[in-house]
Amino acid sequence: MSQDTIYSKKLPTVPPFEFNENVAGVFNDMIHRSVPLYRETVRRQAQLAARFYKEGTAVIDLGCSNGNFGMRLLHEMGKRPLRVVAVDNSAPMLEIFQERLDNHPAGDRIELIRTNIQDLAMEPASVVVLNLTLQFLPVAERDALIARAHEALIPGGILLITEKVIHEEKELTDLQQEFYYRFKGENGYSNLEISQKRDALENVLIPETVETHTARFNAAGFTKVDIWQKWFHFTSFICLKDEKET
Ligand SMILES: Nc1ncnc2c1ncn2[C@@H]1O[C@H](C[S@+](CC[C@H]([NH3+])C(=O)[O-])CC(=O)[O-])[C@@H](O)[C@H]1O
Ligand SMILES: O=C(O)C(=O)Cc1ccccc1
Repeated sequence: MSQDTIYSKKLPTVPPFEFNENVAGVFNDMIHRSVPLYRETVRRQAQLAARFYKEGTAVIDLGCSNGNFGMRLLHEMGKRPLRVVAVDNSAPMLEIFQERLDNHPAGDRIELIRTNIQDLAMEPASVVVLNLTLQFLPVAERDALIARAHEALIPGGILLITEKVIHEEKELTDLQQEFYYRFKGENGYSNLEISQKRDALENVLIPETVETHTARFNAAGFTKVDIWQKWFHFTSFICLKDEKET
């Protein structure tokens, strides 16, 4: 996979960030250098998915990109039966995912669907994954999506969600940002790359606070919610649908 140099030269104007062919071509390099604990996040989510998966239901991966979670889940499940529905609206991302599946002996266990996740009719699921994707949806559409994920889950099922969050206290958001940009610098991004990417993501990636997310999970019906991993901005939640619910 090629190196992410998308923002390395000074651009006359920085266009809004999109998941186009250029981004898809360097996605693994970009995500590993831009998201702290990314490998750990995906690996642990795949283990959680394997732990909670029930035969006869689906794992639904919303915003699957090039398939890192799906490929890891195939590995975790081994010979156990599995059905995954993986959804993204970026054709170049799904092309790369499909190629990976075509080269895997159990690749037909994952069905790729190209659509907006807001338009997906969700089948009964024991696991819904929403990794670094809710943050790209218009804020007004987020409640409905989480409510539909809750509806699709069987009792005892889980929603796994990772988001870039901000803090209610500006001072602590500033600290998150300072250490995040330090992390990017340590991973070889220049100050120009960091600042042009920040401009590209303005009004595209809209982070919310832990409190806002938690209130939304509760409103959707999730009463059991935990943060199982947090690194400054980057927060991974597990939301458990109560066994007693229908
Ligand atoms: N409305 C939408 N409908 C469908 N897809 C969308 C939409 N909005 C954005 N996407 C898709 O959501 C993905 C977000 S990346 C997820 C990483 C992955 N989960 C991972 O764990 O590797 C996050 C990141 O790169 O920071 C992209 O592939 C978009 O095309
Ligand atoms: O928030 C940022 O500054 C990022 O770079 C996160 C990110 C990572 C990969 C694709 C889009 C955004």
